[in-house]
Amino acid sequence: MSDHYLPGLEHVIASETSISFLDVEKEEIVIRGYDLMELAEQMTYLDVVGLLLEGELPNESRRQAIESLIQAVYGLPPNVRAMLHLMPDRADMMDVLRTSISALASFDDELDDRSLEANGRKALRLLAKVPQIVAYGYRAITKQPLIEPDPKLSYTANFLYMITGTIPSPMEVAIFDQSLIVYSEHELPNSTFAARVIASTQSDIYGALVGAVASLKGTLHGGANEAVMHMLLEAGTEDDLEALIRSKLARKERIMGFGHRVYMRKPDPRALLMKEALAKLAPACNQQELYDMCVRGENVMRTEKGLHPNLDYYAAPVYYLLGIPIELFTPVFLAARTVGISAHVMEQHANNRLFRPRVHYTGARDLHPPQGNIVSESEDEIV
Ligand SMILES: CC(=O)SCCNC(=O)CCNC(=O)[C@H](O)C(C)(C)COP(=O)(O)OP(=O)(O)OC[C@H]1O[C@@H](n2cnc3c(N)ncnc32)[C@H](O)[C@@H]1OP(=O)(O)O
Ligand SMILES: O=C([O-])CC(=O)C(=O)O
Repeated sequence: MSDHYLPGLEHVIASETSISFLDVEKEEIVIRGYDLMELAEQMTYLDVVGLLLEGELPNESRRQAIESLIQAVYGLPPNVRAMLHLMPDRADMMDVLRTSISALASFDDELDDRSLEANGRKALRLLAKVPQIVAYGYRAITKQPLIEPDPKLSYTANFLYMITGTIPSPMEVAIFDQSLIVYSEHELPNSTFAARVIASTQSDIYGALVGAVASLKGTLHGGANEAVMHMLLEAGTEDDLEALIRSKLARKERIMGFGHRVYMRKPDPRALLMKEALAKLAPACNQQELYDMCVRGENVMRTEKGLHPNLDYYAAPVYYLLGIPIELFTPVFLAARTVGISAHVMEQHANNRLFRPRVHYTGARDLHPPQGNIVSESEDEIV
């Protein structure tokens, strides 16, 4: 047994996969052989769904078939809808998501079928229902009417429409679609690892996704996009953001949206793409100041800490300008990542070995319980 302990499993190869790989040297995120940035610039989210779940980019008719399969299973069981209305209005939306996905499992007739085909069908059902939980959950706890999907709208347009209640413009749909692509899959982050660990016991895809939701909620992972937006709003102006970042750094606080376990000293290519999206969206929304503020923050962090923004830093202001409530930034990330996590669960189930690592034990040894405290079995009294 190797006694080599790496805290946080840094650099440890924990899995084999043909789904994706972060090639940090070449600054490329490889998704089943394709560069994620090229996919984001040239394809749609549903193309990437096909690629991740079926192993190859779908042609036009397959892409349409995937969209129809998803549309056919839109809708939440009435009990799950009712449950959303029972959540307290202070509920964190990631907790709402975790609870609702868990509840959905019991309504799936194929829950215990772990074949590739059944898992693929369940993944499509989750892709239909998770965005609805995100949108309905928020509307239920904020006492707003739920918005049913519009069959005339695309998958991506519908997702945004169910959240905001406004039919998005083509530019908004294109930017939101790009954000879903860049969030769709990213090798083995904490949440995907959690899902694979759960799946490796032969547990089901819903349970694995529930575990991933719990992981993604944390601010060191998906929760960072919401924290970024709170920081930008707290600052309000370029100068105040610079002052806020400097004061946080002086107090040795972490600045959300910067740094990354794998990239750390290199740029996250996805952040660059979202920065371009923000550059288009901000002037169109009369919010150039928001873009300038983000760029100033980026520059301060590069100079002061040598750290680059990660995806969450630029996705946050993009979602804000798309009219998405801040409480939904991390749930939207999870909805986009549902496909990547599903692909990993399918791969784990198809070629499984139970995850069960060992520890580097730092506790005491050779202690013994004190004599004279032993319960006598026959007399049931202390002897
Ligand atoms: C889509 C995503 O989920 S991307 C990640 C989103 N999360 C965030 O944006 C949260 C902010 N970032 C961080 O906390 C970290 O960079 C993480 C959690 C992402 C990666 O952490 P790790 O790989 O464990 O690196 P670690 O925490 O050891 O940091 C290394 C050094 O960089 C510093 N550092 C890392 N990130 C930051 C940051 N955001 N702000 C300030 N300092 C930072 C640490 O203080 C540490 O400095 P030290 O060596 O002087 O103590
Ligand atoms: O890869 C990671 O550790 C976190 C991340 O950027 C993601 O999940 O998109």
